[in-house]
Amino acid sequence: MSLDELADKEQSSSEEIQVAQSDSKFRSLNPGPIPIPAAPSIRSLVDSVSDERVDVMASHQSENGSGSISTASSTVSSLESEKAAYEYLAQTPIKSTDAHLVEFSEAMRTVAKALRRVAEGKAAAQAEAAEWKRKYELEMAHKQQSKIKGCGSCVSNDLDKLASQLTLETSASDQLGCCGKHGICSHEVLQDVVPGPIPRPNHKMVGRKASFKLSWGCNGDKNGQHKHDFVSFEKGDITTAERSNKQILLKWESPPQTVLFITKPNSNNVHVLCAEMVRWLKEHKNINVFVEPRVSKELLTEDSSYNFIQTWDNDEEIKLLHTKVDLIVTLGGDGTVLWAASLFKGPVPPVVAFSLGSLGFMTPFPSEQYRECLDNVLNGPFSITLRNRLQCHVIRDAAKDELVTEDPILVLNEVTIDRGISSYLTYLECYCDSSFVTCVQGDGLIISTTSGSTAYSLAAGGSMVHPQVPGILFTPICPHSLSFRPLILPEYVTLRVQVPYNSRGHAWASFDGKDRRQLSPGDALICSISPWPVPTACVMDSTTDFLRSIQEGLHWNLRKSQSFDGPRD
Ligand SMILES: NC(=O)c1ccc[n+]([C@@H]2O[C@H](COP(=O)([O-])OP(=O)(O)OC[C@H]3O[C@@H](n4cnc5c(N)ncnc54)[C@H](O)[C@@H]3O)[C@@H](O)[C@H]2O)c1
Ligand SMILES: Nc1ncnc2c1ncn2[C@@H]1O[C@H](COP(=O)(O)OP(=O)(O)OP(=O)(O)O)[C@@H](O)[C@H]1O
Repeated sequence: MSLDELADKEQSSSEEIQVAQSDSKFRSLNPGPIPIPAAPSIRSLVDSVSDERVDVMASHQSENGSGSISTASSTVSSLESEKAAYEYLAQTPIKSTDAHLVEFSEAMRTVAKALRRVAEGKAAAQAEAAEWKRKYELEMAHKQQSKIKGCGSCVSNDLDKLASQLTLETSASDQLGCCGKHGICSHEVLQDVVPGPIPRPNHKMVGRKASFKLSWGCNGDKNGQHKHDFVSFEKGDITTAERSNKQILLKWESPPQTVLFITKPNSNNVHVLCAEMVRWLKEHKNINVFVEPRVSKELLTEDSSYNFIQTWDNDEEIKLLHTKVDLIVTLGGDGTVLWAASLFKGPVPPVVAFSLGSLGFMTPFPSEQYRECLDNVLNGPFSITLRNRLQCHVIRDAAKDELVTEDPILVLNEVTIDRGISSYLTYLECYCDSSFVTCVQGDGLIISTTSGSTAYSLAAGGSMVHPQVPGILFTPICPHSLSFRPLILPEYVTLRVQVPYNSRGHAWASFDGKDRRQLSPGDALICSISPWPVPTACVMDSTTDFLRSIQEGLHWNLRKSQSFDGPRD
């Protein structure tokens, strides 16, 4: 129908005008194939036809000087136009076009689902491979320990048993009657009684590594009765028993004899204090001292009487440090604690962190009172915070057949995947175990331990979490989305972050702010909680130290108190 014909009809009948206008409206809405997002529903077409009819009626009647539009006539016209619209739709090809679009979008959805399932399958396989590799490494570490102890016969092939032995293991007496005769539950973690002489660098004497026990105190009472916190299931009811406060106490069973110093470089204060502490430990406590090769050189150049200090020459010797060192003393800031932890790819001896930095979130010990602090720690018992680490595997797409190809990197704070120098958004696909989590589009993503929750993750809007809460933080960096809130996931999950093939650029992973590695499209990063936590000594206890750090270090919720005078209830 042409517009001229429409104009003629408009003169003859208002009803016909409505239909004609509807007709022209439909044509203008649907001039050809319908664009996908704009395909109008039948209801909306009908509504718009009715609206148009009222407009046309109004203009038509006012032209004729007849005044207002009657409600009755508009209702009738509306019904008629609706009928006309349905008739029109029955004749037009819109339906079939819609059907094709629906069919097409469903096919696309099926393809997307299949692709996601493949990716999830791949994630699951890689997570499983990482888990097996972890178990294999545990076995190797155990074998190595057994060799050192001259106890080759105690190697077990049962991987599950081995894994539980190498994590915190309840001693046999605990299993029999949890709290033992005296009502104190001791969980033995390390029995490093070395029967023979240990091969040492520099042929210096190092005593046998001290053994210790851990116990879980109750409400600050260091000798408090340990309460089970297992979930129980009795007569069909599930209940969690009263729990202890989980504060862990370390009690030496034999005196610690060897201390390793890790110090911040290029700081005169640190250097002077280190020299003083090393001498005090040797002369007053008869402690063997290990220092880094750099520090050893510095001390020996200054004064040859430091010839009792020991150090290492190569990475192989670093790998054996945990078998010789009872305690680690760090002098510096949080970065020095991170550095110390990074030297240990397996078990980590307890860390006593002295504060010589600006913030000192993980360095609660005041360096001015080092004698008193070290006395307390060497005598024990003392509270520790068991800080979980994340083990991260970089999986190269180029080596995808080998699944896990590089050694794991252990982080105490976080692994960050960001856009590096690229000016494009990072595009990262994230999976938790084998479930798809989300795509990150923004500056990047932080996967953090709870210890790291007060570091970069905090700056990116993540929550502060007590370091002994068992969880993994999933914090986006400047996400380009209004609804991307940070998550905290349970500690037992395995996360996988993949740079998809259609990513515009590379991504970069960094580990505790160091060791940046490029991730190309197809590469992935797999993270899970490592079985090797970092035990850090507390000044008071884990919670008191944490609260003090957020209050004094970060000035958390600092506000002047409101004065007493003023309006009251
Ligand atoms: N925007 C940011 O806040 C940002 C950016 C990059 C890196 N970082 C953090 O720096 C860490 C590396 O530390 P560094 O000392 O080698 O580098 P650095 O010298 O750049 O110091 C970073 C700051 O973070 C603090 N910090 C480190 N770990 C912390 C923790 N667990 N809780 C509270 N504060 C902590 C340090 O005390 C220091 O003040 C990274 O692991 C990362 O968490 C933060
Ligand atoms: N023993 C070490 N060897 C090499 N580098 C180290 C060592 N200890 C610390 N670092 C590095 O030195 C840098 C600064 O250390 P740290 O954070 O302890 O001091 P800081 O910056 O003065 O403290 P804060 O961050 O609290 O102000 C960190 O990047 C850390 O990785």
